[in-house]
Amino acid sequence: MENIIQVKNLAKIFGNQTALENVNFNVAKGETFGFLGPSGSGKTTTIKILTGQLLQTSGEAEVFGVKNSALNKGSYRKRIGVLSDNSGLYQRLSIEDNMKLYCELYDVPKKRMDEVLDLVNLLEEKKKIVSKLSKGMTQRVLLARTLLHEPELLFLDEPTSALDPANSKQIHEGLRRLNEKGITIFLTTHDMSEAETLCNRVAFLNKGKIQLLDEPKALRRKFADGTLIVELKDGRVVQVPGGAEGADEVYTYMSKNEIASIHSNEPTLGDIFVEITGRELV
Ligand SMILES: Nc1ncnc2c1ncn2[C@@H]1O[C@H](COP(=O)(O)OP(=O)(O)OP(=O)(O)O)[C@@H](O)[C@H]1O
Repeated sequence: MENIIQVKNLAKIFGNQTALENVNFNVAKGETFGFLGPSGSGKTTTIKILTGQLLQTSGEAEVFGVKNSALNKGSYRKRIGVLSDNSGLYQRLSIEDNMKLYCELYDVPKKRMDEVLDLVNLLEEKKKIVSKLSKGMTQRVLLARTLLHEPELLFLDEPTSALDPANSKQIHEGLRRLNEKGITIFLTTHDMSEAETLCNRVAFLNKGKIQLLDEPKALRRKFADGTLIVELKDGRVVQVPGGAEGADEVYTYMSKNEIASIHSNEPTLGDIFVEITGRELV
């Protein structure tokens, strides 16, 4: 699988503050890669380095096989979209008029506007004035703007951090559709359920270092305690040991046709993060 991002021994030091230390990872083409960590762990610094806005102190970062220091050339910039929290939308204009302005700025045909508004479910709302939009809608306009020039690689810095669950869900649906179209997504978040629903792989970042990197499912299995959760038809939930020890108990429930569901007792990504780092993801 072709790697779109390759990072080797990356470090960033601001004055006497180490923001990133010995960071290593690759992101494959078409992957949604989650970079998870609490505030101050180095997520935004990583995005800035990978998009050529900031240079590392040491180590290597390549995007599309090109060193990050060379990414400012127009041909590479066009292949990248970055969604961060600096809005840049004209508050008194409609969604449509904002998008038209950006079409001109990016030299993109105006018909592309309707395609991206449709992708984020805003086509019907395009006459609305930006200052009257909810936070979730504004975030979707920003995502649409990021997509105008058809980037192959998207960097999303906490795309749903200020949103309620319903609005987050709409953004998630939009991101899934983008990923189905083959767009590679690098996503930072401190929302573990977001990572779990969207990401093929996640890296846990703590104090500038990657502590774990794997598929969410593999991490949950790895950290499972080996017990089983049996949900019974009468609503009771019992935890039984795995292996031969629990087999008799499970057999008893089964023979009486009492079992509604049975699954391994796996921790959430949030539980694993706390176990590994000793801190919550806030
Ligand atoms: N320009 C800068 N000058 C000095 N220190 C900085 C600078 N930018 C970031 N830092 C420091 O580097 C560390 C990592 O910051 P960064 O913004 O990458 O974290 P983050 O994980 O994105 O946090 P958040 O979730 O709050 O956005 C922090 O300790 C921060 O104070």
